[in-house]
Parts: sequence; structure tokens; C-alpha cells
Amino acid sequence: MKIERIELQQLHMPLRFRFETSFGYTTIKELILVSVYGEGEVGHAESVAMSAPYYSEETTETVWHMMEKFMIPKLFTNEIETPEDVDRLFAPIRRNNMAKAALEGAIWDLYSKQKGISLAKALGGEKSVIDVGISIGIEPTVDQVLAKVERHLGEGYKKIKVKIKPGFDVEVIRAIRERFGEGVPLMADANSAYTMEHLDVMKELDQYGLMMIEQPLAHDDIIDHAKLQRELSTPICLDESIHNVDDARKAIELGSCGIINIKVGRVGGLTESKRIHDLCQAHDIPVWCGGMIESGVGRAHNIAITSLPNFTIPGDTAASSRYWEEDIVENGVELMAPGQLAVPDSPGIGYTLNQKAIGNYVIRTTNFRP
Ligand SMILES: O=C(O)CCC(=O)C1=CC=C[C@@H](O)[C@@H]1C(=O)O
Ligand SMILES: [Mg+2]
Repeated sequence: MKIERIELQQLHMPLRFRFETSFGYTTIKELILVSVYGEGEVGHAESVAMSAPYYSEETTETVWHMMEKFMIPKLFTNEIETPEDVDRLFAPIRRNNMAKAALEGAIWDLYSKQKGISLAKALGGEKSVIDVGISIGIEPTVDQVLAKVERHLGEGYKKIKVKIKPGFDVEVIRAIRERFGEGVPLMADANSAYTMEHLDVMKELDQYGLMMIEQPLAHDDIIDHAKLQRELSTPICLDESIHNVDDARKAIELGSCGIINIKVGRVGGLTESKRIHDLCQAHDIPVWCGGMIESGVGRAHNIAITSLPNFTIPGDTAASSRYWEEDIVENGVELMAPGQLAVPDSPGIGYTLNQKAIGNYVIRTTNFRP
């Protein structure tokens, strides 16, 4: 596979709503759109790093730097036949997974376009339709959370995830259960806002039949999570703690979780996502695809990986129109039926970029050549 040019574009996309978590809030999503050109085709992906290092250590600027100085030069000076070669080539670079994933993802898209197959098929996906849920941020009041839950249940989303933090947790979950009943597929995401000192809060949350509690404890912990899991009947889902298949293996061995959230960016790419998927499948650990407030390009990658069979829990890939006035893919990524997205079967990611929209959001563009 000959790579002739790589284009990086930094985009600032205003969100239609303020998205707040236990670690901060987002009103403008920064991303780096990666386009890799080769043999008459172009592959796209995006970096999901945030503007500031509060979800993970990477930021838009570190991603740009790592790609420009270390990763793109490797792509231009080595033979690449398959996307797995990119994974191997980047392995000696420690961490910086979101930077790696964006380049590797664009090459997966390019590779599947060159083969004339969908990205989902190239990855070994089996589903033609996926179920999706929605992630609701922290709101100023519990009533505002309830209003959002009501709206999104009405849109048919198959899982409701709410963000919690100390002081905004049991009350929210109780109110949702009282208003919408036990049947609502409900989970809470803490983004590492708790410690073992909050065991009483976790035990209270345990009463509400949640599908899971996502990343309650520290972002770099799997030991305390194992202790906590032994105290709870609700499965713990790990997000921030899992960066590769070895982290997943250790967490499974220790009993730190019952579910894993696979985010392609956090684990360094689609190749590693597949490895984690396969390992979890062999251990009866269900997985789902987390969201990072992606544009349609990242959403398309999320759809493709979710087509693998052990993605049995609806992910965070809500429709584009929830986030953006105008997405950067033509027609956006929209629900085909309540709470369901189609897995495209056209070559690559199956979405065409909307260049006019990109023009409205782009703040910097650089092209790299061998
Ligand atoms: O709608 C989405 O894309 C999911 C949003 C979401 O829940 C998250 C986005 C970015 C960082 C985190 O706050 C987070 C998560 O932890 O899963
Ligand atoms: Mg999370």
C-alpha cells in the first residue's frame, strides 16, 4: 500500500449543548481530522483527544505533535501492506494511543476502500444494524436530567447512561427509576470521581438494578476496582483504566470488572480494539463502544467496530443531530429506526465527507508528503 500524502486538519465544532462530566465540560469539540491518500483512494479518521488532559493525558496539541514528529515519518519510511503493520510500527512508541488510533484508523479506511469492502467487513464485523444508547451529562438540576432521559427514551435509545459525581449520584438514579421504572436500561458513569471511601454511595447505587457502573475509581486503578466489585452485585465497567489488551487481561484476571467499554482512541486503534473484543469474548465479558463526542467520521469507525459479535451492549454512538448543527459527513449519522444505526456496506467507513461543513470548522491544515 503506497501512502502518497497525509493531511491533518484541526477542527473546532461547536456542540448544540454543554456536555458536563465529573472532570469538566465541553462546549466546543476540538478534533484532528486525518486523511491518508494512496493509489487513488483516501481514508479518514479523527483523533478523539480533548483540548485539555482531564479525560486522558493526550490533548489536541500532543496528538498533532506526536503524529508530525514520530508517527507520520514512520509511515513514510516503512513498507505497509495492512493496517496491522501500522499497529506493529507504532508499538515502540509508548502510549499516545489517540494519536496512533487516528492514523491507524485512516489507514483501515483506506485499506478497506482499496479492497472494495466495508470497514465493518474488513474488521470481521457480522451485524448489519447496531443498537445504540445515549450518554447524558451532568445537568444543573435532577429535573433537567429527567427531561433529557424522557426525550431520549422517546427517540428509542436502547441504553441511558448518566454522568454522576459525588453529590450528584443516588438522587439522580433514584429519580430516574421512580419516574421511568425498573425496565429502563440504565447505567452511571463516574469518570473516576470516587474512592473506596465512597463505598456507602456505591452500595446505595447497587440497589437500583443498574446495567453497570462505569469507571467509579481512579483512572489508573484496577486493584481497588476488584475490591469494589466484590462488594457489589452491579457489574463494574472499566473505561479509563484499559489502554490495551494486556490491561484487559489483568483486569479480568483480578475480577476488576464485568464489562469493558472499548474506545478505539483510548486503546490505540481498531487492531487493538479487535484484540480486546476477542479476549473479552473468550472470557464471557461483554463489551460496548464508548463515545468521545466524535464527528460523523469517528462515529462511522465506532459503528464498524460495533458490528463485531461481542459488542452486545448498546454503545454511546448517538445520532449526529444530537451534537451538531451540521456534521462533517454528508447527511450526518442518523438513526435508521428508533435506537438503531445501519452498518454501511459500501467501501470503507461508508460516509462521504461534507467539505463545505469542514470548511466552516477548520482552523489549521497541514499536508505531509514522503
Ligand atoms: O456521546 C458521547 O460521545 C459519549 C460522551 C461520553 O460519555 C464521554 C465523552 C468523553 C469523555 C468522557 O466524558 C465520556 C466517557 O467517559 O465515556
Ligand atoms: Mg466513561
